[in-house]
Amino acid sequence: MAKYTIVMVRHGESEWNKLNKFCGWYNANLSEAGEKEAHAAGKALKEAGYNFDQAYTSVLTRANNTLAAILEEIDHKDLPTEKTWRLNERHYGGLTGLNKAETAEKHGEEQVQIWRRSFDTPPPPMEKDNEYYDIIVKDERYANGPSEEEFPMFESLKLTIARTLPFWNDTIVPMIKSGKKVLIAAHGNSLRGIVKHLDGISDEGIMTLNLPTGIPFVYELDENMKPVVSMKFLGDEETVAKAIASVAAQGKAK
Ligand SMILES: O=C(O)[C@@H](COP(=O)(O)O)OP(=O)(O)O
Repeated sequence: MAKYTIVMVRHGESEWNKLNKFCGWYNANLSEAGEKEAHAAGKALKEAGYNFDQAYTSVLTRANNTLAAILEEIDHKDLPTEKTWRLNERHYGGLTGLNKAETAEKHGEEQVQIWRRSFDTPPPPMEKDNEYYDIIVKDERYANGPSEEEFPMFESLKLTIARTLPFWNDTIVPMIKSGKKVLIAAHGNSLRGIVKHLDGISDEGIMTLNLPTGIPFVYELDENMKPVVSMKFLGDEETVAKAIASVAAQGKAK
C-alpha cells in the first residue's frame, strides 16, 4: 500500500536545451518556452490537487526558476526550499557548450550516445583552458560546496549518483518519512539517478530512459520507500511520449 507521495520535475527547456548544447554545470536560463512549460507544470499540479511541505532543487537557475514558476501557480511561493549542488545536472566536462548534433557528426552518434547515456563512461574532463572552466569553478553559488576535492571536472551517471544519493538518503528520505510532502525540481540526469535508485533499474536499463522537460512525475512509495506507482507523468500520454522522443533524438547527427 502506498504511504508516501513524491513529485519530481526536470526544469523547463533551457536556452541551451533550445540550442541543443551540452549544458551540465553551465548556468543556462530557461528559454521562453521553458518558462511556459514550468508554469504549465504548476497548473497541472494545481489541477491535480497537489500541495507540498518541502521543496528541493539544485543551485542552477533553470531548476530554481522552474520551481518558482510552479510555486507561483500552486499559490505557495513561501514553500520551504533547500538548494543543493548535489541535485545539479551531471557535469558534462569537456563537452560543455558543444552542440550535441555537431558532436555526433564529428565523433559519431554511437559515441555521443555513450557520452550521454552510458552508466559509467564519463565525458572527457573540462580542462583549465576551457572557456567555461572559470565561470563554473569561480561561481559564488559554490562558495559553500562542493569542496575543491569534490568539485567535478566531468561526471558519468555513476559519479552523479554517487553525489546525489547521499543527499537523497540523508535529507530527502527522512523528510518524506516524517510525513512531509516533497517536491524536487532538478535535471535530466540527477533525476535519472534518483529514478534508477527508486525503481532498481539496471546499469543497462537506465541507458534508454530520457526525461522530458517541464512535465512533473509522481512516485507513490510504500513504507520501505519501494514504489507502488512509478513515474506517473502529469501530462497526456502522447505529449509525454513526444517530449521523451525529442530528448532522445538530441544526440542524432543533423
Ligand atoms: O546537461 C544537459 O545538456 C542536459 C541533459 O542533457 P542530456 O544528458 O539529455 O544530453 O541537462 P538539463 O537540461 O536537464 O540540465
